Amino acid sequence: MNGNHERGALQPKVFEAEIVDDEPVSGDNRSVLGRWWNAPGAAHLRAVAAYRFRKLPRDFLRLAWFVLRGHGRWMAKAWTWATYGDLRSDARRARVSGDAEARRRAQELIRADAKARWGRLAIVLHRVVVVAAVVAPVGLVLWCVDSWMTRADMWPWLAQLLDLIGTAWEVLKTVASALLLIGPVGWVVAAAWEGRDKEPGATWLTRPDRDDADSWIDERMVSKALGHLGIAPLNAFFKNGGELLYSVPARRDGNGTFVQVRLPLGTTADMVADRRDKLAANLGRAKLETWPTEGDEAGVLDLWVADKGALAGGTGDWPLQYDGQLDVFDGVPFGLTQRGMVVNAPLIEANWLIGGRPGQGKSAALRTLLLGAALDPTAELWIFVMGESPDFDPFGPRASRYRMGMDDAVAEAAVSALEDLSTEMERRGKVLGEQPGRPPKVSRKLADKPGLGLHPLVCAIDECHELFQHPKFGKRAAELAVRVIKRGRKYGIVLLLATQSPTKDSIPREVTRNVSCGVAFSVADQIANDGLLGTGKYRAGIRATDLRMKTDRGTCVAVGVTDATFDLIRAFYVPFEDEVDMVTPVVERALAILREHGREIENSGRAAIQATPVDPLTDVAAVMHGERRVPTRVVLARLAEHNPAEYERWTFSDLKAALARHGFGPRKSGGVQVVRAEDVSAALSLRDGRE
Ligand SMILES: Nc1ncnc2c1ncn2[C@@H]1O[C@H](COP(=O)(O)OP(=O)(O)OP(=O)(O)O)[C@@H](O)[C@H]1O
Repeated sequence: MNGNHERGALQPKVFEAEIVDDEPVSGDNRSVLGRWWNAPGAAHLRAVAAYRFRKLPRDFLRLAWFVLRGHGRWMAKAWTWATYGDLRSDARRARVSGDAEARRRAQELIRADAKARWGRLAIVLHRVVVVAAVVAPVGLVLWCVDSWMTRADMWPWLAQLLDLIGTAWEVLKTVASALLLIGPVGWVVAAAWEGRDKEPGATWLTRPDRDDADSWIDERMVSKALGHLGIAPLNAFFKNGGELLYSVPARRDGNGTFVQVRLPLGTTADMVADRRDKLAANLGRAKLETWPTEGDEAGVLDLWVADKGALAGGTGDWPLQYDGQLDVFDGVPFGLTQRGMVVNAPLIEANWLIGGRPGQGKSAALRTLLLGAALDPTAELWIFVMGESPDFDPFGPRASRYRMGMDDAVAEAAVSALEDLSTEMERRGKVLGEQPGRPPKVSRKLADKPGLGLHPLVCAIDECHELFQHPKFGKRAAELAVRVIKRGRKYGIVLLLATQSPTKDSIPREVTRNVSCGVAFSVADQIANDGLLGTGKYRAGIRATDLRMKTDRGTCVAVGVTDATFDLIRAFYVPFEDEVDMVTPVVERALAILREHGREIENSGRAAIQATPVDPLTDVAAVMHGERRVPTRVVLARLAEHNPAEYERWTFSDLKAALARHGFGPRKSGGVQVVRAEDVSAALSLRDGRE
């Protein structure tokens, strides 16, 4: 049935084509006309022409109204110009607001403007008089000569000059008569242009470069859309003839339009954000294309509206997919903002928490960040996947530590990695302190010095909630992660966390509070939203709850990644699925770059032990602070402060054993155990002598 039906529908077309083909190709007018008449676009053209014809009287009236209104506007402008209307209104406003200084300035400006205007007029008049005074007598003499003498009797040059003047006069007359004909037409066109509708729909004529000419956003549209949200104070404001104040008028911002509005009394930005659906519908946009958020104050609305369909396209390839290496200090290309700009995501001095519902692109985003890090030959990678997932397998050869799985051994390895990061932080702190000028943080220059071990260290934990909720290791992991996040920043140590479950039970509060970059793919509720992006973000309209599962896969709301309050980012995707693996080639390239630079894969665990082995004797000497006798209790406290990772858990017996290795021990003095400075220095000189 269906097949027959489809065939039937096609028949007329086939028939037409046959007839046309059978016509002799002889330039027969009727056949050409017929062909044109039946051409696919012609029907549409005919319909448009007929429609415009029907609308002709209305269009004519409208045009007449434009001309009339144009004159009105000109008159208003002329009046404003002549009476300094704009400056006077400034002065009036200043008087109303009691700003005496502004009022004085405006009045001075009026006076200065008036003076300048009369001055200009005087100059023009003066020039006219001077020109007339020169030209008029010469003209009069020439006219008299031309009237009394024949050209043949004149000097030839005078006759030529008079001919020339005659020709110029004729040309002037012709041009003037043409202008008299064209002038009024031009005048009417200009008046119609001036009086044109400045509402959207007509103004597209002035902005032909815009793709979305039929749907662009301006203040009037925004006001209209806001006036139809059903917010009582806003409605009352508009009903009383109020006009919204646009602190930033509609302006092009990336692939969309941005406006900033001061809302009237009784209305806050979050009231508007709560009605985002309606606002989007009123503006003729999809919800995801409409972003009302709180500005600097609760009563200031920042509204960004994407061009129609601008967010639908893909991001294209990851910029480093096929070529190039990277400096993590410059950031990693992560995605495209709603404004269509590439986001260079910060890694150094940053920590990331990436979350969202399953299958929305968390692991892919984490992979992109790690791929970027891998392409920096100085960066060291540690990767822990707290679940059975091959998502990060390709990184195996490039990562110094890579563990994946559900079992306790992986959790234990992750905790011990966090312990090591904590120790490494202390070591790096010490190394930094020993550098000339005691730099406050690791710089590219310091990271490049091979002996120091201050290179970037990026540790990623996927499905981190599994670790933080682990019955045995969870508490310690949380403690350590918070420490690394708070203090690793300065030392080039970066923690990247990804999770499906960003609640307060699964991710420690201190982690969510302290990470600098929060990324939320589609999330289910306000709790998850604020868990990833920060408290109060949902209320402020920054909502990943509006991202749709599947449809908006790969799109996330990010806070802290750029300087903007938030960004809607379409993350780059480096495919890693059943049959396509574009991650491995990048990792292989990263390994080749390492070889090219003659570097090995860094391992800070080893470096820590090799670079600066802990030396208790030197440390004890350091904490004596030049005193002759220091109680062991004080020595232990100072040691713990000096290097907490090493000495925090030391007891009296640890200290005693360490000193015994150098042939001395604590002594009793005044009833307490003390360490004597002379014993320490004797042991040091003995050891140094032996060395
Ligand atoms: N940026 C992106 N652009 C396009 N598609 C993407 C993007 N990120 C992920 N995807 C698609 O989504 C799928 C799931 O991605 P991914 O494994 O990163 O999700 P996830 O959030 O980590 O899931 P899970 O929580 O189950 O680990 C990918 O296989 C890919 O097809």
